[in-house]
Parts: sequence; C-alpha cells; structure tokens
Amino acid sequence: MTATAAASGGAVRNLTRGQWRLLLGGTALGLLGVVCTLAQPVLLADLIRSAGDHRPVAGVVVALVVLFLLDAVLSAAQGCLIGRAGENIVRDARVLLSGKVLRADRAHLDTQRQGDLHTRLVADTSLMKIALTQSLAQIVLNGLIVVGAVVMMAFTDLWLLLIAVGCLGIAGTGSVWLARALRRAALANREDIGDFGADLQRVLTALTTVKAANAEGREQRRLAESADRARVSGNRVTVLNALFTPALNVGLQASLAAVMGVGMARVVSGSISLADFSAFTMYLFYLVSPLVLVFLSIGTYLQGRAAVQRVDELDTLPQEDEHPAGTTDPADGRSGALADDSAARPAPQGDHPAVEFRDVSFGYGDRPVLEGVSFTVPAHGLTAVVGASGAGKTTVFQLIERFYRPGGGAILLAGRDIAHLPTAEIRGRVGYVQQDNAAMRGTLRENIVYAAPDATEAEIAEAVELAGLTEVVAELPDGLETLLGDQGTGLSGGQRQRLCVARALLQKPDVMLLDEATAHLDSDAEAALRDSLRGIAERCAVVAIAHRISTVAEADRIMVLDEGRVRAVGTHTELLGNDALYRRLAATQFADGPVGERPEPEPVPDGSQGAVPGSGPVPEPVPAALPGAGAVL
Ligand SMILES: Nc1ncnc2c1ncn2[C@@H]1O[C@H](COP(=O)(O)OP(=O)(O)OP(=O)(O)O)[C@@H](O)[C@H]1O
Repeated sequence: MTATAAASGGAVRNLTRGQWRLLLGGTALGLLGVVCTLAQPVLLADLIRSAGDHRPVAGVVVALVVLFLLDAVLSAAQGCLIGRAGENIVRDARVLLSGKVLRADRAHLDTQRQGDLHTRLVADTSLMKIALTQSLAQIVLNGLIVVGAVVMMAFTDLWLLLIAVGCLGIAGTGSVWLARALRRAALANREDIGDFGADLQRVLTALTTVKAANAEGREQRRLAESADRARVSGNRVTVLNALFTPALNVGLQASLAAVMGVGMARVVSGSISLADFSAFTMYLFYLVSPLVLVFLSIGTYLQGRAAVQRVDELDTLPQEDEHPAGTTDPADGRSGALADDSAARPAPQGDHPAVEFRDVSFGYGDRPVLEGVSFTVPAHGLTAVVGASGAGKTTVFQLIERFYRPGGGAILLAGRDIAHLPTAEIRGRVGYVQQDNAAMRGTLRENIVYAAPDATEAEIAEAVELAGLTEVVAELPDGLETLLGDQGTGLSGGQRQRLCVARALLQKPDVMLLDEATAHLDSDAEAALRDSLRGIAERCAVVAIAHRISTVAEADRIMVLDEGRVRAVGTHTELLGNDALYRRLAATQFADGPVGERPEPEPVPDGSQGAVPGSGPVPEPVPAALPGAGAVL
C-alpha cells in the first residue's frame, strides 16, 4: 500500500469530520474548564489581598470551591464527549475498512498480508482513536491553559514571565526534535507489529501443517524474531517518549528556581506585591502540568498519526467495481434463494451459450497463464475441464467469477460481456464450489444458506439431499444446527466438500463451476453426487474440473487445457482417439482410479494426432500410464 493516503488526509479525516458535533461540544466544555482553571489564581490573589486587608474571605473561598468543582465536572463531561467521538470514529473506520477489504480487487488483495490487514483494522484503529480525540483534545485544552496562564502572567509581571519562558523555550526546542524522532520510530513500530500479526496469521491458518511437520519450534522462533523486532522498535518509542518529560522538567525546574529567586528579590524591593507574586507562582505551577501534558499528548498524537497513516493506506485498496451494498441492480436478482429471485433475473436473449470465452488472455502480474483461450459452454449439460496441474483450469473459473479481469479478449455469460455486468449479478448467476474447502465457523445451516440466506426449509432439504448430505446431517447431534469450527472443522474433508456443493446448489445458478469437487469423496459418495450432477446439468450448465475419469467419461463435452491454451474439445471417446495428451491423462487416471470406475479402455491408434478445434501442435503420443504425468482427470 502506498503512503499517499497520509498526505491526502483520506478516510480518517472525513470520519473525524463526521463527529464534529461531539468534538465541538467536548471542546466547548473543555474551554469553559480552561476559564475555570485560569480564574482560580485570580481568586487566590484576591483571597490573599482580602486576608492582608482584614476583609471577609468567606465569599472568595466559596467562589474558589465552586470553581474547583465546576472545573472537575466540565473536565469529566469533556472527557465523555470526546471519548464517545473517538469510539464512533473507530467504529466507522472499522466498518468502512472491513467493507474495503471485503470488496477489494483480488489482484491487489493477493499482495497484502492478512495479518497486517488484521492489525491495521484492529490495533491501528484503536491507536488512531487516542491520537484523534484524547491526544488532540489534551493538546488543544492544555495548550489553551498554557497560553492563558502565560497571558495572565504577562499582566502580573513581564520580567518574571520572560525569565520563565526563556528557560522553558530551551527545553521546548529539545522536545520538538524528540517529537520528530518519535513519529518516525512510532511508524516503524506499527509496521513491525503488523509484521508480527502477519506471521501469526500465517501459522494459525496452517496450524495442521505446522503440527504435522513438527514445525512448532521453528515457527515459534520465527514469531519470536518478529516479536523481537517489534520489541526493539517499541523500545525506541519508549525511550524517546521517556526523554520527553525529563527534557521538559529540566526547563520547568530551572524556570521555577529562577522565578523564585528573582521574584522574592522583587517582592523585597517592592516591585511586585506578595499577592501578585503568589498568583504568578500559582500560574507557573498551573503551567507545569498542562505543559507536560501538551508535550506527552504530542508524543501520543504522533504515534497515533502513524496508525492513522496505516489506516488511510488501507482505505486506498483498489476495489472491485460493483453496485453499492443494499441496492439491487435491475438486471440482478440475487439477494436470496433462486426460488425467490429467478423471476427478477432477465432471461438470456436468444439462444446464447451459458459461458463463452473469446480469445481470452490473462496473467498473474507479468506471468502469462492463459493465451488466446476460446470456448463455449452450452446452457445445459456437463462440461469437463481437464489438463495437467498448472494448466490454468482454476484460473478459467476465477475469470468467470471475475475475481480477476482478463488482459485481453472477452468473457460472456448468457451472451453478455461480464466486463459490463455488476459483480453481484455475475456471482449470483455462477455457483462456485472451489478447490479448497470453503466452510466457515458457524452452524451447518449458516454455511449451507450462505449464498442464499432466504432459502426455504424445503429448498435447504432439497440441496442437502442432492449433495448427499442427508445422512450426515441426520447423524450429527444437532443436525443442521451443529456448530462447525474454523474452516469447517467438525466435518470430514468429503463432508465439507458436499456442504460446499449444497451451498452452490441452493443458489440455483445458471452456471455451476465445480473445481475438483469430488476430490475428497469416496466412490459411493462420488457416484451419488454424479447422479445429482446429471440432474442439475439438465437445469443449468455444469462445468467441472474433473478429478476422476468417471466424471469425465460421463461429460457431454470435455475441454483439454494445456499450458494456458485450449488444446482439444470433444467427448471422451473422441479425445481418446485423437488427442495424445488426453490419452496420457486418461491412462494415468486409469492406473490410479478405483477399478469399478474405469470405463473400458478405448483402442488407441498408434501415432494418431488430435484434429481438434483450436488445438495447437500435438506432441508425439506417449505410452499409457506414463509415470508422473500429473493427470487430474
Ligand atoms: N494467485 C496467483 N498468483 C500468481 N500465480 C498464480 C495464482 N494462482 C495460480 N497461479 C499460477 O497460474 C498457473 C495456473 O494455475 P491454476 O490454478 O489455474 O492451474 P490448475 O490447472 O487449476 O492447476 P491444478 O490442477 O493444480 O489446480 C499456475 O502456474 C499457478 O502457479
């Protein structure tokens, strides 16, 4: 993320402006408190004069007590209002930024570390509150007390004031230098804390891998190094912070000593009355605490500014373009279960394919992954996508979902270029069962209805049945209300996969993308799901990155991807006959697949080459069951 946000003021400034009423109210109360504070030495001098002149002092004493009490009440009220404004700003910042993260452009989000995002959203927003409200209020109000005290002191005795200010000025210059260093140190410390958060997140999300690899010790050392970097930069902040007060105190003590010495001499010489000198001394004492607070608050403020900078940077995350949350695009009916919104969804004009790629190219960063990919997926039926690992199969799916935008060419859904469709419509029309399990903490029901929160009980039951989850749900102690842990712990890998299938089914999409959705299923479960898919494929287009030959053999058409290009398209029988890569993939799968699932091997004519639409040069045929061919059928 860039640092430009800090320069532009960005989100945090706008959020702060939104709390102007509370901030203004708090500041107004604080100002009244300042007046009360500054009036106290005046009354004190009056008290001394009255006592010296043997006049009654009761009225002055009562007035002083009232001022003290009022001062305390105003200070408390001011703290409450400013504190509330601070909490509101933090809440608004967290809501705004979590929305930004959730709607961030995937290509940019991929470059961010999750733990750092977490630190910015949680810890930096808290620190920012202190800077924007408490510290700023302290600086303003105590600054006013300092200015007011200096003015009153100037009226009382200019010479004494010059002496005091001279001593304080020297101390103040050193403090300004310290403040600059503190700001730099604080920013470095926030970054180090962000790094620690990122490292922690990394191990927490892969805890099973860490344990299985016996890597707890290694990871703890890595975390310790990260924590140590944060400690070192934190120490630097502490040292600079700690130097503030003594640097200032030296100046204060020097000025007190000088004022006392010179002041007493001036009282003795009659240049100043004892009452005025007492008032001057009280102002000087009153000056000490606010002055220290001003400088301490500047320190805290500067640390908070570092957090504000990081929060503002998060606000600049590029976003997926989409319609604002809560609005419904006229062309978009996806707000709940399909049963409710299918009527609102515009019917495709004409007889368009469900999905069409036209000369699509794409790369992650500078690295090309897909080149000149063209294919169509009919509105119904099962299309299988096969190819070696890394061929670009998942990338094709991610482009259909518009997680990324193609570098060239066009992708059409029901004849409409997705470049011009609202993101919500695309994702409403496309159901996606991703390669990695996508279950979340929450109940089984919450997980299943995640893409269709308004689904009816009957629709849920149907989706559960179609995904082969009915028995699983029946055996769970709390059925659909069973609570799952992070990443769906509590279910087996295959059960989680079926849960994801149920979720996508409930969405009743026009296109269903299955990325190796049967990878974790046993033969029976896979056969049951295949039956379901056959039914689903009559209603919508099913595109499956196929893991098993059984799925592929049943597909209405198969697309073979090879190094980012469509190499061949055809049925299982056609491809066995004319595509060497497909034969190789199939042969490897035959060797690995469960016996009962293997279709009869087709005779493979020696040296036959793929006369396939859009195919590139086909390599020489390879022997069947080539070891390490990386088949993913
Ligand atoms: N987010 C990403 N950033 C950078 N490169 C990526 C990213 N995702 C995938 N790739 C790269 O793009 C290429 C295609 O990946 P993709 O996941 O589409 O392949 P695949 O055919 O689905 O493979 P598999 O069958 O192993 O899942 C791979 O070389 C991969 O390393």
